[in-house]
Amino acid sequence: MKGILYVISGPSGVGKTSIIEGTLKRVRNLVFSVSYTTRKKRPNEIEGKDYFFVDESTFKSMIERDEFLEWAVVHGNYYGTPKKFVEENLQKGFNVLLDIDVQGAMTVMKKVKDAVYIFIAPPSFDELKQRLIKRGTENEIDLQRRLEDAKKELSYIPKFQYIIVNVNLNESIDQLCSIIVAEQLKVERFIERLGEYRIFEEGGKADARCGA
Ligand SMILES: Nc1ncnc2c1ncn2[C@@H]1O[C@H](COP(=O)(O)OP(=O)(O)OP(=O)(O)O)[C@@H](O)[C@H]1O
Ligand SMILES: Nc1nc2c(ncn2[C@@H]2O[C@H](COP(=O)(O)O)[C@@H](O)[C@H]2O)c(=O)[nH]1
Repeated sequence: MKGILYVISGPSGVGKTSIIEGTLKRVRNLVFSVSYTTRKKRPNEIEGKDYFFVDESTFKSMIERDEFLEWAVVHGNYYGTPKKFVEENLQKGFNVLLDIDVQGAMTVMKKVKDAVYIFIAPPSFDELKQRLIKRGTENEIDLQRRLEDAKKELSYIPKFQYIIVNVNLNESIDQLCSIIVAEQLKVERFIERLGEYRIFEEGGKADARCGA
């Protein structure tokens, strides 16, 4: 059985991490792919949970060894998705969630045709700015850079299949859970798993459970 790849993108500070954390608590059979980055670790971040923090030469060696499903320079740092983790988990039948920028999403779109692409948008540019200021993780220069990048990132919305406007966090979590479950219930995906659906066998019963 093959799992589904869910790709979440959106500007910095829109609430992707918050929505993903809430969703992971509610949806079973769903795993989050922890990225590699050269960005400096924030005080509250945990190695291996938030990111694998590496230096630039380590990251570049990983690029040369083709260890990334995708990688990009985002807001001045390298970020990449570990190919082995994603492939192994999909193969085992787990659904995998990526939190990556729009450049990375475009790369994955070329490689993984049946992935699900979801854009998280802010209610307004001012609200995005306030969330970043309130989070307090960036200095003034980095904050301005992220806000500038946000304008370009929003122009990618038409390339995505779903959009969640993150006004209320709980509602956004509900919406992401709904998308995840709806995708699992698509007949075209179910047909791929028909071998596991044993209702027609003597004494057999349906095993077409979805993740939520
Ligand atoms: N719906 C919401 N309303 C108000 N604040 C929110 C909402 N969703 C998230 N936040 C807050 O906004 C800030 C940014 O959220 P978060 O860190 O999840 O964003 P992000 O998209 O993952 O950012 P980045 O791309 O930089 O990792 C956090 O302080 C979070 O608590
Ligand atoms: N292309 C990729 N982008 C990634 C990856 N992991 C995270 N990101 C994106 O980076 C920005 C900034 O994140 P922050 O933690 O420094 O605030 C954010 O938009 C993420 O979506 C990745 O593996 N590839």
